[in-house]
Amino acid sequence: MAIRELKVCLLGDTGVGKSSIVCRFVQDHFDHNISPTIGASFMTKTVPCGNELHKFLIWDTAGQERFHSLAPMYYRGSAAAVIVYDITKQDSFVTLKKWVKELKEHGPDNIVMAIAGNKCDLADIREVTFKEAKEYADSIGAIAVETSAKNSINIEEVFQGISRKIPPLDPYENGEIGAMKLGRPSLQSTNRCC
Ligand SMILES: Nc1nc2c(ncn2[C@@H]2O[C@H](COP(=O)(O)OP(=O)(O)OP(=O)(O)O)[C@@H](O)[C@H]2O)c(=O)[nH]1
Repeated sequence: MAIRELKVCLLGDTGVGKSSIVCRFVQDHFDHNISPTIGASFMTKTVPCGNELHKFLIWDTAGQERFHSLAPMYYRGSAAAVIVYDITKQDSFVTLKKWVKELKEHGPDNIVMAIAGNKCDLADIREVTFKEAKEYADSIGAIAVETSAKNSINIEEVFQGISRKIPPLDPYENGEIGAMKLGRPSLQSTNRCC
């Protein structure tokens, strides 16, 4: 089974739950007292996707404004970005739109974008409706999911959604049809990983 390494970055306001989402996805753990990220942190997780294994190389960026200038290092070469907002904070949705704009202007072509409305366990104090987020996501061709890192809701689904949007490797390029590769004119690989 072919293993593909897919660089994924998480972007969004401070406190929206980026590290908590990564922690839940990779370690199935939630920490109420998690500290704000300094710079960025890195984790990996490998999941099956059809005939492939997707090894996510996950860069969790710091949301504090003073770290904003570091972000290009992490979204550069990324196959996907998970842009997170807090459903109880309209401001964090405004910040999300700024990240999308920056990715469109300076991010990799064809980067897969997933919009995660985190803290959906706090729906009784929500400020952003799912309808608003979904309409925005549709307008930019992104996946839209509401998540709760705390209650483990839709965390796997964010990454499964990304996996589904990553085009499969060219079977000629990854050796699955090696015998036919010999007589085949060269094709560009569709692999968009880092
Ligand atoms: N209720 C609830 N709280 C959450 C959830 N996810 C994270 N939190 C809390 O929100 C706070 C911030 O979480 P972090 O994961 O550190 O947020 P972050 O986006 O990584 O923040 P920065 O590192 O500063 O960018 C912490 O107190 C978490 O416990 C969630 O799904 N529900």
